[in-house]
Amino acid sequence: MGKTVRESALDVLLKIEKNQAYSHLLLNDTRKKAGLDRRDSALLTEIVYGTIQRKLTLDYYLKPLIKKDLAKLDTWVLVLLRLSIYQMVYLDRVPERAVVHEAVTIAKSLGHKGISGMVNGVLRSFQRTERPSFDAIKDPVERLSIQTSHPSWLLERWIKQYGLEETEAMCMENLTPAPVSMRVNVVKTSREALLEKLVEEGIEAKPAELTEDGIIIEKGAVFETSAYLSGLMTAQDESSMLVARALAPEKGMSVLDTCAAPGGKTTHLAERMNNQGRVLALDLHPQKVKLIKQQASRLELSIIEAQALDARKLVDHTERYDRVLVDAPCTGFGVLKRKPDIKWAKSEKDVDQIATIQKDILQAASTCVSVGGLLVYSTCTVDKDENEGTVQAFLKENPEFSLDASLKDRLPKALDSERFTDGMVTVLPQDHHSDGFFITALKRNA
Ligand SMILES: C[S@@+](CC[C@H](N)C(=O)[O-])C[C@H]1O[C@@H](n2cnc3c(N)ncnc32)[C@H](O)[C@@H]1O
Repeated sequence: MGKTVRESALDVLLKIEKNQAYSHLLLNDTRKKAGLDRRDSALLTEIVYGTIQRKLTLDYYLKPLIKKDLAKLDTWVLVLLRLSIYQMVYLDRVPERAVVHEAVTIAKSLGHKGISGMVNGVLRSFQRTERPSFDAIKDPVERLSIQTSHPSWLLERWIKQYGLEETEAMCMENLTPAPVSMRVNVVKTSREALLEKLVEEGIEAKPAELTEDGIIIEKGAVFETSAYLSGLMTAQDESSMLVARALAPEKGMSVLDTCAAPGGKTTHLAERMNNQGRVLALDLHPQKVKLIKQQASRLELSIIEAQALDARKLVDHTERYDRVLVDAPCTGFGVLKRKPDIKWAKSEKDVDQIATIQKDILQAASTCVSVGGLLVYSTCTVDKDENEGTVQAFLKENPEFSLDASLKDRLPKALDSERFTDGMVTVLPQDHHSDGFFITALKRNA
């Protein structure tokens, strides 16, 4: 017999806890192996992501119920307790009795009798007793950290960079579900025609507010529709959709996308060029280059050529391009809503390391920009060292580039003017419920 949803959730969470493996890859693998149907797959995803997302809050609830230090518990016992409490607090549709029963059954099959008794006792006490209040935590950073489950070091960085109010709003927003947004393939259809087709296929969808090519899916299995399978759309967050507009590629231009996999922005660029011109898409990892090719083929975008290359080697590349995009590898602190494991996997050291790589990629990519051409640097992080810091360091070394203040005219009016500084813009997750994102446009003048 295959594993139950909760057994599978425990397996995935333990692997993430021990190996810092990526949750979405593990989840895909587990879903397939356990043969879960759509409903159970959704429950598995919810339990896994929810337990990761709320880790510090769950531990705060557990602490008064456990005699020893939480860190001294066997990891599997702690994770089993966390995922059970997560369901009891946040999932209305699962009866608490069933949660306790299943946790005890799992504990029996994995441990000795004493442990299943302890799990039973802790969960039953949790049902009976009032949850501890966050007001009892005096230190405001610690309170925000536990209430919204973000590591304190990250909050301290954000508070320094954005102030307490924005940080609180960002943390609260990170706990809300991420919208399912799709980008219309304008080479093949229009937003209106696609919306009509989706209604015919039983999908509830509406136009996105921020981006003109965007659609928000409200209900339905959109990836199984013939509209999706025939290449009329691509899954993409609305903030990501702003990047192609910032780069403003035109029909017939030559475009270089230096960090391109899985091809979300590459394909958007080709769509905006009406599939006329040339887009060279690079990525460090050959296995990821395949994903770019698959997307280009599904969307029938023939102008995309994909290759594996370390963008830092572009200094040796002789060709020049009208438009160059560096959608850089980053910590991903803007997408915690979708990938909560990032909060626990990354450290301050990672910010410094990744900022060095970003600077090197940006420097090498800049050598490929034609005079008069545009270079866009974007990330899905909100950390100012990776964003403004990287761009300012680049500008200091490269006086032939300047910030392109007309970036603002190319982006939707709905973006708050306060989020712009010259040719740079930051979208925070709380602004439009889309990913936290940073975009800069740089012009090569000589
Ligand atoms: C933010 S993701 C790109 C997302 C992509 N632009 C999209 O919209 O689908 C960053 C990518 O950079 C790639 N990467 C990391 N280091 C690189 C390097 N030195 N040269 C080229 N690509 C690199 C990673 O493999 C990853 O696919």
